[in-house]
Amino acid sequence: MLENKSLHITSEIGKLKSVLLHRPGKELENLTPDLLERLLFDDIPYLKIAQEEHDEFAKTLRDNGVEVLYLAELAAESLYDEKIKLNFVNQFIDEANIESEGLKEALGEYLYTFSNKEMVDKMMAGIRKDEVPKYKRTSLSDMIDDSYPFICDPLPNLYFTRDPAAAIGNGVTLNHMRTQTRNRETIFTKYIFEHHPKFKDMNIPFWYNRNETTSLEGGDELILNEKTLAIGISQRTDARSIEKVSKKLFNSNTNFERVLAFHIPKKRAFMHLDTVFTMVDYDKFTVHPGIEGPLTVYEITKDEKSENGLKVNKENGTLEQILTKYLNRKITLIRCGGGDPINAAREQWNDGSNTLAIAPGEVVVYSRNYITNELLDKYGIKLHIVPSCELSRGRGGPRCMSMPLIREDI
Ligand SMILES: NC(=[NH2+])NCCC[C@H](N)C(=O)O
Repeated sequence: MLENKSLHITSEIGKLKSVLLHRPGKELENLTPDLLERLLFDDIPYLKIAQEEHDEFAKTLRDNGVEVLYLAELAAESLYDEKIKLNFVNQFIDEANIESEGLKEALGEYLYTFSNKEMVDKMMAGIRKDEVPKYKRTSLSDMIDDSYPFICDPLPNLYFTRDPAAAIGNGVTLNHMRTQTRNRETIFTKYIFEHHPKFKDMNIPFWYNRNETTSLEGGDELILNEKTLAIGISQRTDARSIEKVSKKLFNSNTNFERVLAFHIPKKRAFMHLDTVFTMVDYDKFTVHPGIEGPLTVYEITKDEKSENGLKVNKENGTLEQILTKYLNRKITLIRCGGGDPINAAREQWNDGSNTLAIAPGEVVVYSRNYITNELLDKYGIKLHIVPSCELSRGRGGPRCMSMPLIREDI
């Protein structure tokens, strides 16, 4: 499906044709209570069930005509050339936070003993000190660090493929993530979009790059229509990054002419814009009641006369007023948990307002958010319900677990 085409995303809801997923792997089994907070997890999922749930998610997509591509496979297939592979391995090691040169070398040698796919899986899973044969504790710091089991930490958030990169129009934002643990994920995405045979001849424009210094995460990037993008100024995304993306987009061959920057609270329950609202139909959104406002939204448009090429217009209003104005139609907000304070808080925590639209009015949702799901059904939204006992422990839902590559225009 991707063959001979370009990336194409001009909405949140157009019929989904092709998507990038990551099947959770050993990285989840390398989580321990001590690591959870730093690695942005709240609990340790049971891998076997998490994989079964994820397979069900992928099957739901395939059964509905979506091409499913997997991150680890694409990453391995991107290393067909020795030079590309060497650069990739070096970059991975450079960013793994290893001080000692000897250790870096030992790790490099160890990685080269595997096939490309096994090597990528290892990099994702995390590598323990005791599995690297030439690892010797000679420096003071290595001796002192001894109780820490890993040379490179696991990357448990990889199954949230939405965040490290996001397709917008025919390009991608290759993101600079807020935290080191997630920034390491973007190395895989970089090599895929730059080198994988499916992508390398597409000349994909990068609207953002991982070597930027301010952060931007895909969960904050919502494509309201072919002209309008919403981006959260959030716990994960800086206002400065939004200016940079806006400038790139306004000077591109896409139709984007407006970015709405939503200022949302910097707290974990609101971590990204897509944890508090997602689009389910032309005129319907599911929302966390806490985001209904009044809100402050900054409308960014192109202005050749201004110093940085942008004009910013500050707006106050409720979410409904703002969406009605910019989408130019009457909007219905469907409240997570029906708006009941307890049900809303619980279901939103389990990503009840994080739906993945596979067509207008048709979404993938987690089974556990049954109150929100009943409500969506009442509003005429077609639901594809996927199991969610283990996947939800990573604090991300169907939208977070998918990076759409091609959607039909609406
Ligand atoms: N687009 C999203 N809402 N992604 C959710 C990511 C969850 C992940 N544990 C993190 O904290 O980064």
